[in-house]
Order: sequence, then C-alpha cells, then structure tokens
Amino acid sequence: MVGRHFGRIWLDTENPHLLLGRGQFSDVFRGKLNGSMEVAIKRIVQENQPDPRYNQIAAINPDTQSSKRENEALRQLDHPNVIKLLHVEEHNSIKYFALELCAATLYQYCLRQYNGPMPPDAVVLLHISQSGPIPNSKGFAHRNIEPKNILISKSFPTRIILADFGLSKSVSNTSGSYSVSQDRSMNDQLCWLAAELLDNPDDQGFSEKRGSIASDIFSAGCVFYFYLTPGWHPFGSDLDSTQRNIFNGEPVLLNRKSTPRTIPIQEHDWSYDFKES
Ligand SMILES: Nc1ncnc2c1ncn2[C@@H]1O[C@H](COP(=O)(O)OP(=O)(O)OP(=O)(O)O)[C@@H](O)[C@H]1O
Repeated sequence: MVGRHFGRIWLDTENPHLLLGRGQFSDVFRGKLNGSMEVAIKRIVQENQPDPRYNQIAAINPDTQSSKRENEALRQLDHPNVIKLLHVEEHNSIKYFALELCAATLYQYCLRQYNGPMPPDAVVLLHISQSGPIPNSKGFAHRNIEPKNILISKSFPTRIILADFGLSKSVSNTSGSYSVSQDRSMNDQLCWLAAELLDNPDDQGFSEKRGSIASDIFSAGCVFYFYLTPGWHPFGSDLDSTQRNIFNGEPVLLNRKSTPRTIPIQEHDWSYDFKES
C-alpha cells in the first residue's frame, strides 16, 4: 500500500482519487484508521507552518487558530448530527483529524451531484435544526453553517451531520456574542453570514464584528431554503449579490412571486432583531 502512516492514521495525499475536498485551512482525504477503518482525514497545517495559503488568511485574521478550535469543539460535542472525531495525530506541525467518513455534502445533493440515500425532507430539516443548537448549548457558535459544511452520512439510517468546527468560537458568557473577522465569506461563491457580521459592501476595508448565536440561526435558515428549493439561495446567486442583499435585508428570491418550488416561508421568518436575540 503506497501512502504514509502517521501513527494510527494512513493517508495517501498523492492520489487524487482520495481527495474528498479542500477547505480554507485544510485538505480532506479518504484514508484509514487502525489499518482498516475507512475514515475522512482532515489535514490542517498549523499556524506556524510556512504555508503561503494559510499565512495569507492568518494575516487577515490573526485570531485564527483553526485546528486547535476544531479539536476543542469536536471533543466537547458528541451527537448523531455532529461529525464524529475519531482520532487526532500531529506530525511536523501538521494535524491529522480522523473523522467519520460521509457520503457527500448537502451542497452536492442540492446541485444533484449526489443521488444516494437521503432521509425525508422533514427529517433533513430536523437534523439540521438539532445540530445547530448543539454547539450553542456548549458555549460555541459554529459561525460557518452552510451547505458545504453539512454532510450526509454513509451509515444507515442516513443522518445529516454538521461539520467543520474550525471556525467555531466560544461565545462570551456575559453578552452571548462573539467577534468575527471578514475572511470567511470571501472564499465561497455564496455568502451565508448574517447581516450583523458583514461590512457595508459599498465601503472599503473591514472591521471586527460582534455577532450572536442568532447569526448561526440566520445561516441555518438560508440553508433550509437552499435545501427546499433546491439549490437556490434566498438572497441571490453569487457572492457579491448574496453579501449585498443580506446586508441590505433584501431576500430577493423570497420576494419573487414564483420561486423554483413554492414553500410556505413568510418574509418575517427571515428578519430578526439582532439586539433582542
Ligand atoms: N467527514 C467527511 N466525509 C466526507 N467528505 C468530507 C468530510 N469532511 C469534509 N469533506 C469534504 O471536504 C470538503 C472540505 O472540508 P472542510 O471541512 O475542510 O471544509 P471547509 O469548511 O472549507 O474547511 P475549513 O474552513 O475548516 O478550512 C467538504 O466540502 C467536503 O466535500
């Protein structure tokens, strides 16, 4: 078997067929744990590693401690709708997380790139609703709820699983809020962040933001719409339009008379008073 062992983990980063996906700070591969168990291996280059891709992001957000956060968050969360962390290895400042191997992302399902087993619609929404508040109940905000971070289990009965806790951050006890920098939204094609986490798209520059757990709920609401339509974001069709329309409180697709599949969501469901939450 080519590839390499890192303690109990086996990984072949040279085989493109084993690459499951790439994140902002990580690459995810199909690999093995304890010699035979099929797992997903998330490889994260740590902060002190001279990786230009990482350093570029770290320079924007010096607070980023992605691998450490992911480790701490996942160790505290044990729930069928949260990704299972099975093992962690560290070699030469690179961390290897062995995670439950999943079949696909919700994003792939909505874009019809996955047509394997799925629970009924109501169960999918239930699982997403169950997974979101779990980090919250443990004092974390997930901060990155979006269809690419919601996975579909390989095991039966099929579960919907929240993943990618690399950006989760402890919520302060007093205010229930957390700070966030601009870096995350820039790397995706669509924006899933709540308005209070965005800078004015017409201004240059960006600033530190305070958000709350309600920000996760906003993102989950957008994911619901993306799932039910399927494949449509309520605020637009690209990064620029979604960011701008969320900031301005204009769910353009929701306001249209005919959406791809009519679903009973009222406009007031999408606007919440951040100060009251
Ligand atoms: N457990 C898993 N099983 C199967 N595929 C996975 C798993 N975890 C991640 N993937 C795939 O790898 C991709 C990247 O995952 P990752 O968690 O690194 O994304 P990310 O949210 O952009 O990461 P980060 O922001 O932490 O760098 C996912 O979109 C998915 O396609």
